[in-house]
Amino acid sequence: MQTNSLALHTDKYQINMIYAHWMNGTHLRKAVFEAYFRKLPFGNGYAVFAGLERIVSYINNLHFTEQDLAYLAKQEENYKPEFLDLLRSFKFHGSIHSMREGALVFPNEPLIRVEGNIMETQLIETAILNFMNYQTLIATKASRIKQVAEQDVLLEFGTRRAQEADAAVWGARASYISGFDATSNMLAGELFGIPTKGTHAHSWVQLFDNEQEAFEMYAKAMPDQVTLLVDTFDTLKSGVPHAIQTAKHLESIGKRMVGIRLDSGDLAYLSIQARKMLDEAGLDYVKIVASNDLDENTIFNLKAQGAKIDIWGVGTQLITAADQPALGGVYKLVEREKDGKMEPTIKISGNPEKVTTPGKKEVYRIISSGSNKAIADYINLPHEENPKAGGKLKLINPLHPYLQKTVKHFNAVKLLEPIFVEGKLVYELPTLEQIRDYHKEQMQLFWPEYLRKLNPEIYRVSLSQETLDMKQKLLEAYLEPDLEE
Ligand SMILES: Nc1ncnc2c1ncn2[C@@H]1O[C@H](COP(=O)(O)OP(=O)(O)OP(=O)(O)O)[C@@H](O)[C@H]1O
Ligand SMILES: O=P(O)(O)OC[C@H]1O[C@H](OP(=O)(O)OP(=O)(O)O)[C@H](O)[C@@H]1O
Ligand SMILES: O=C(O)c1cccnc1
Repeated sequence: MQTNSLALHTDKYQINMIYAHWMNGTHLRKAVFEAYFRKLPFGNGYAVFAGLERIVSYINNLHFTEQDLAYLAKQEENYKPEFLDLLRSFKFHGSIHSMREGALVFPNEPLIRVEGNIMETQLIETAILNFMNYQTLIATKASRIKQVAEQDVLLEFGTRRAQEADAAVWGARASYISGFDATSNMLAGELFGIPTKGTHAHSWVQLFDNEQEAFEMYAKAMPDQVTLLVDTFDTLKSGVPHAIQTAKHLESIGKRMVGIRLDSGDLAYLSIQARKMLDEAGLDYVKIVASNDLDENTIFNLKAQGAKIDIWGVGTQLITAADQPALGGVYKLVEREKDGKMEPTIKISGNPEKVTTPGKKEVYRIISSGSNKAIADYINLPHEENPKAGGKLKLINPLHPYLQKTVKHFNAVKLLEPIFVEGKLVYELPTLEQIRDYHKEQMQLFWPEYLRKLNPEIYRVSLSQETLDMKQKLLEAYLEPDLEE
């Protein structure tokens, strides 16, 4: 069964709720939802927002095909044919605001805001979270790896171990946003223009009777792009000497070998020895590539051990976000229409961190005018005055409001950009290179203490006094009946 439609890429409960609203006559009431996460992944100090491009294409193409409708007609919920007729002409007519891809983002701030009727805002929850959660997770993991690799070249090698095709392709793109230099995935290269790189596998060597012959044949086929995998039999006794011989042969025809790849054993020791052997043979230009279950911790350790590795191939640990395979982003209702008017709504929980912040909100990045570094993110309600450059701003910790700080001399940058306005795409999608550059700028906006990989400082996300007051008021309104018992 083939399908290009993503309208049913949603949870059944969304369709059930939409149906029940339709039966009730409430499906066209207005609603505002916000997507955010509560906890940063990997113990990191920030996340890298990604997924918007996929969301835009999903919204643009969102419609129910006859195949989708026929499938819905078969459900045991017995959706009425008139409901299916309504879905037949469905289009997203709502508005979406979002962070830009590549932005550094933090817990409990809206990353995406969706406004529209209940039907359209509810339907898209699942897909939006699916795209945002995965791509943001991988971009964040990639950013941690980029921080330790610094100026070394990073290659994304994960496709074979990724959770299926979409994860491989969009994961490659997310990694590129955060500073990876290339991917091995050719489809990601074709779709997004990401540079592609490849060496060869052990099978190439095993298919020949001897390693030297394997290397020579490979070099003959593509003399300008030769990187040889040297660990099939014995890295230092056979692989590196054979690679040196091939490099010498290439020199004799005026070519330079690109590199060798180490894929097993003690990568620190082997890279140091291999570097020595290459240098002694006059091949200081030949790069050393390493792979084998690498992540930010192994790379950090290998560098601390003085490993002579120029290029890191990173697969499984990155593409599966192995140490934390999900970002727990949520999509919560913050305003609803009642009697023709919008009103804030709250979700209460015994866990204070899970109580939602009611009302449609804006997010500002407060940047010190002296240092040009970010001080905090500030959340307020759209009708409130924008934080003004030159003014004073009180930053209140939302969970512990007695923790406050007043800042002066700052600039405030509004972070949520209009993407769709009443169904119309108003956002010009940036190129992937522009997204990468924006991400680089974002990294420079933060002091290193927020960026470090281990035990980073917690960046402040503050609520305006009015937002806090409204939250308190709604909390009290809901809690009052219990108090009277
Ligand atoms: N010097 C080192 N310091 C820290 N970690 C290392 C060092 N050298 C290699 N590693 C890492 O240790 C792990 C080694 O895994 P493993 O024992 O499976 O590899 P191997 O001995 O090369 O065997 P295989 O051939 O099955 O890959 C990998 O994650 C690798 O990146
Ligand atoms: O280790 P990762 O970070 O996941 O990087 C990708 C791995 O995929 C390949 O191994 P594989 O054993 O699949 O194939 P090979 O025969 O080419 O080594 C490659 O040699 C890397 O080790
Ligand atoms: O090109 C490579 O060396 C490569 C590609 C994918 C996975 N492992 C290695």
